[in-house]
Amino acid sequence: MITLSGLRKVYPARGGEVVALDGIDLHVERGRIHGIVGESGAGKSTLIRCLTALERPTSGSVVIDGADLAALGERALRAQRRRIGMVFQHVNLLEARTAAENVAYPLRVAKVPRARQAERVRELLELVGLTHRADAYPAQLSGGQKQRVGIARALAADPAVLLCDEPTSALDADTTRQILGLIRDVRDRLGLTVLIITHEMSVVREVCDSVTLLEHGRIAEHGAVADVVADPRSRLARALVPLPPAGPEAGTVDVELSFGAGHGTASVLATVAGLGADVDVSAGTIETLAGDRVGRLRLTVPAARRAEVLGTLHGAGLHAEVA
Ligand SMILES: Nc1ncnc2c1ncn2[C@@H]1O[C@H](COP(=O)(O)OP(=O)(O)OP(=O)(O)O)[C@@H](O)[C@H]1O
Repeated sequence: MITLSGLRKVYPARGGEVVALDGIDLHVERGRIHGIVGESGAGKSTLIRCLTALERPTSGSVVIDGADLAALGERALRAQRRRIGMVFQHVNLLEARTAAENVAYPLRVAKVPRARQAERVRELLELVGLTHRADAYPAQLSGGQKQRVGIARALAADPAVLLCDEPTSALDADTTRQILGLIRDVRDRLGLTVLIITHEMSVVREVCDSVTLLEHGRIAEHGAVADVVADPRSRLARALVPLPPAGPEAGTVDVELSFGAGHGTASVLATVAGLGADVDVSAGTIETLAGDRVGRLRLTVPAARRAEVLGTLHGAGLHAEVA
């Protein structure tokens, strides 16, 4: 479980200061996968550094797995860091060591007895599907396999939390899907809490239960993925479930309709069909995100029926507004 309260980080800068994080409140439940998205400079790296205690917050608190990082002494902090596994974009494996030796490395540092090390490395390589490559050197592994070694290494000390910093940015689409599948799988098996920093909406769509949009060090949007998509004002929704661009035809208005968990697709479509033959669906996207069916539709509505159509859609509990 991760809880950030009033997290603020200010860096001194020439001629003033840079507020990198400006009062972040965030709670990620145990066993959830949470995505943090935001443009370059939004504060994502600073957030990761505060979560790993590489950076001390200017104010506010970071609580990971029940421990307030600011309240820990050096020794306790080192122990707590082991409760946090890190997965990076560039895996940084020891080139002269095999996959198995790379996974064993944090266990050696933690002075785990040799026999237990070997057993644990076997378990971890099996978990990430790399038993057959245990003796391969990094140069002999594909990008996806290297990332699997990176994930196994991050899990070696049995962490409660996995922080992933752009874990798939260096990978192609197929390998990305496999690595995200693996992250979901280890979350399911080990009950980990996972935070993924990413600039890829596909990562959020594929694997996240909830998402935060950071902007200038603040939370601009936040929520369960299905709820964010169902919010017609959400910019994240437009990025997550995009509709093709269009302009309204003369005498009509475009009404955008979004729905999330709790609305069956068939009942939404039945409501739309009930609006009458002069209301057309000009674009639509329906997907399953975080296990919920979510969707957005663009309707072409005669301008004269605008208020009545919006009234009917709202009456059916749907989010709808003129685009
Ligand atoms: N050590 C530092 N000293 C001064 N300013 C910093 C420092 N680290 C980050 N900043 C500033 O804090 C703000 C947030 O930076 P941060 O690196 O956290 O953003 P980011 O979202 O990770 O960006 P990117 O995706 O490009 O890595 C930026 O304005 C950056 O210039």
